[in-house]
Amino acid sequence: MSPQSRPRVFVTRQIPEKGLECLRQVAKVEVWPGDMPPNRDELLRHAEGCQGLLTLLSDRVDGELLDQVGPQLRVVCNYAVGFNNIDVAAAQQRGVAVGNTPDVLTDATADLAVTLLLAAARRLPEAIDQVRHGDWKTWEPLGLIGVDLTGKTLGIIGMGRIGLAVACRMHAGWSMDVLYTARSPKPEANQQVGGRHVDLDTLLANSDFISVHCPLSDETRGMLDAPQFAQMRSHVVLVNTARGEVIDQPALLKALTEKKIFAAGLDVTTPEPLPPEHPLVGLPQCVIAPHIGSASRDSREQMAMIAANNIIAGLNGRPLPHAVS
Ligand SMILES: NC(=O)C1=CN([C@@H]2O[C@H](COP(=O)(O)OP(=O)(O)OC[C@H]3O[C@@H](n4cnc5c(N)ncnc54)[C@H](OP(=O)(O)O)[C@@H]3O)[C@@H](O)[C@H]2O)C=CC1
Ligand SMILES: O=CC(=O)O
Repeated sequence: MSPQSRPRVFVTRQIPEKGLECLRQVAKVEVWPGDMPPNRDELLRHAEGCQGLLTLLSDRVDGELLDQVGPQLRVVCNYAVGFNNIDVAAAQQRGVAVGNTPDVLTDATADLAVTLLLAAARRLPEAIDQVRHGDWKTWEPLGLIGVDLTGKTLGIIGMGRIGLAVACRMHAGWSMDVLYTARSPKPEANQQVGGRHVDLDTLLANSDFISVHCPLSDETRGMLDAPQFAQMRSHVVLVNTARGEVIDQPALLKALTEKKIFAAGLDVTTPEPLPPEHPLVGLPQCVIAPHIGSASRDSREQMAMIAANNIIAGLNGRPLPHAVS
């Protein structure tokens, strides 16, 4: 195929070169050069006329964008497993296939959830700040007391790939009992960690640690709000590596400041980035990371390859290896 007749693909951010090389074998690839995402106008302009789009979570893919790109568009792939930024129904109505990059980021994201859980439970940011600011005066019998982990109960909200990987780590490493919610029971969770499928109220009332791993949907938006915080144990450590909007953030702030729960570890917030002056940022019992769940070298390279293969399949009218519906 001559370079002129190749399909056009717009990639909305620099991704690992391996994936781009693969795409360049079959398509004319434009990569957005900025450090910041394209704004809406830039996205609409650069996507127009393309057959393929490789998008990120910050790119809203809706009917307006799909219409502007044009009827030649065949495939959109998110460089992420979550795809709440994409109106999948609108894409399907227009015959556009939608893909994502699951599995290869499961371990990295689970590792980060465990890191946040441990850091929040053992007050690591406060401890590090003491050392950095010269406030470490002596070994204190009553200083920086955290919560214990071994043999406690872990509640997983959304027992999918990442939820199970977190449960396996905490069950094997800290002998935790596991409760979980999901719309349907997951036999593998019972087999691998003795996980018990319960309703949300039971999970909230009986967990010492809660980790959120469900996708953002109409059903899960604001799922943890004031009534749910009221049911949690006062020593609970809450971790969220799913999406910020699953938790009502003002309710979380209130629960933390009023010490209704012990601590939180967040990789996701509303909005992202969270402004540095936001009250959650200054709270010592809230550990916040800048959405780095999948940020390990292997994960990001493999995500790039999966995304490229999804796009190539879509351009060729084949089923995507990793399609969402
Ligand atoms: N921080 C980061 O960088 C990253 C964040 N993520 C986030 O993590 C999420 C999970 O990823 P992954 O584990 O691969 O996805 P999976 O699809 O494997 O797991 C999601 C689980 O959530 C469950 N679920 C869906 N709806 C509900 C609901 N209403 N209540 C309770 N559980 C529900 C599903 O089970 P069922 O259908 O039976 O309900 C499923 O088991 C992604 O959607 C993404 O938002 C992912 C990767 C990196
Ligand atoms: O948030 C990241 C994802 O892969 O989803």
